[in-house]
Amino acid sequence: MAKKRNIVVKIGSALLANLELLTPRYGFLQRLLEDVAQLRAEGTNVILCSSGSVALGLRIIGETPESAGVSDKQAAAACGMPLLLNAYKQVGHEFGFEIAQVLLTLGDFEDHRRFLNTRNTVHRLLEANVVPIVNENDTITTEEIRVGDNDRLAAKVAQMVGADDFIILTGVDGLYDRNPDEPGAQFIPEVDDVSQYMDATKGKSTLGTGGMETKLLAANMAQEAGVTTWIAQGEVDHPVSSVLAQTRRSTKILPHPNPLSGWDSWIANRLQMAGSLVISDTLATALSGDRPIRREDVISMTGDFSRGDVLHIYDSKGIERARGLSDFTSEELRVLTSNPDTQAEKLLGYRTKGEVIRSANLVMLENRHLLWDAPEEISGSA
Ligand SMILES: Nc1ncnc2c1ncn2[C@@H]1O[C@H](COP(=O)(O)OP(=O)(O)O)[C@@H](O)[C@H]1O
Ligand SMILES: N[C@@H](CCC(=O)OP(=O)(O)O)C(=O)O
Repeated sequence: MAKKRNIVVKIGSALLANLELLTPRYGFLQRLLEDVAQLRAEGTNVILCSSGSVALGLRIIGETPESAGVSDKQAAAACGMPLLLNAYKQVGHEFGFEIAQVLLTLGDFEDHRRFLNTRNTVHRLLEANVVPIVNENDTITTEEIRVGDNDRLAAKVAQMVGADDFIILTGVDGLYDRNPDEPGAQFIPEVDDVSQYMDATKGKSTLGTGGMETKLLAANMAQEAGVTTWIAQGEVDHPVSSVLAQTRRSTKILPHPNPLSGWDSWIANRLQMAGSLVISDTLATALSGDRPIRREDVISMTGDFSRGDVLHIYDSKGIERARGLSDFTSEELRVLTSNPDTQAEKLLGYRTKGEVIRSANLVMLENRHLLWDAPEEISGSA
């Protein structure tokens, strides 16, 4: 049987919540879910990643988008989530389908066991013909364990399910070369290298969280996983299918021609950094996915990491070259690198080849991958 087309649709807060009343915008939901029903009838799996819980809960806790602080937003999310899902449920039933709530946090993507478990659940929902509605579990997430915006959360979902298309519906019709409120802003119909536009994306709407910046970061993750991203205005009839049919204006962000495998994509497309290594420039130049990083290659390291955490690999100038999964804890690696002449087995008490990152767990960063700035200890010492 042919594989069904999978699409992930991300919906921004301003489309779901009325800015003045902070109530659900049923007219928008009706247009969206009518379109979703049609796409489903044509054989497409649709996963929605919906914002709106904070905006819809603000009134209940007596706050406004302008006045709310972090704990207000966490409380507002708890109040708004049932309203948001109830609105989806009601309208979904009008169009003959069931919806399900999937609340995630950063660890559900970054911990591989939890990643697989979440993916299984989403696939099971699709198998049961239910539309998953994903959002971040804002109420319980603190700064260290949150994704922080639904653009990147949705990109992680797109990567997780191997989506064909990732559609970001928002209040503007796509990417401009500067904030569209500025005079002379030019529309960008197609993007290959998102790094060219990162400086042009400051500012966001009153209800929005990440603005265009997080949309481009999200699109970059999708590119690496071979997913096409579309950024489009949501306020139209058939908001999703008209983008896919290209019958209206939107910004298309092209997938990488050689996308990473699922495993490599999980390693490379991180949101959190466990630690980093600096390797010699000679090795950095020769580094390829076929060669492991050994203890003797490590010049310095930062961070407290565990076995299985992903590390960022920098050269001595602080340029990120690769990412890889560590076979040692930071404590073990410190012992190994400070005693280079003593056998690893003697130092650690178990047999090991001394490979810090095995070649199968090392991903070279392609030219168009957005790089991470080196931590100060590295960039400062270069
Ligand atoms: N270069 C740009 N192109 C388009 N929009 C931009 C750009 N820079 C900033 N923006 C702002 O980003 C907003 C979309 O982000 P945001 O408000 O967070 O939406 P959402 O709530 O849908 O995630 C636009 O309404 C616009 O004001
Ligand atoms: N998780 C939050 C939304 C966070 C977010 O990214 O908002 P937006 O920029 O409007 O997509 C909520 O449900 O309100």
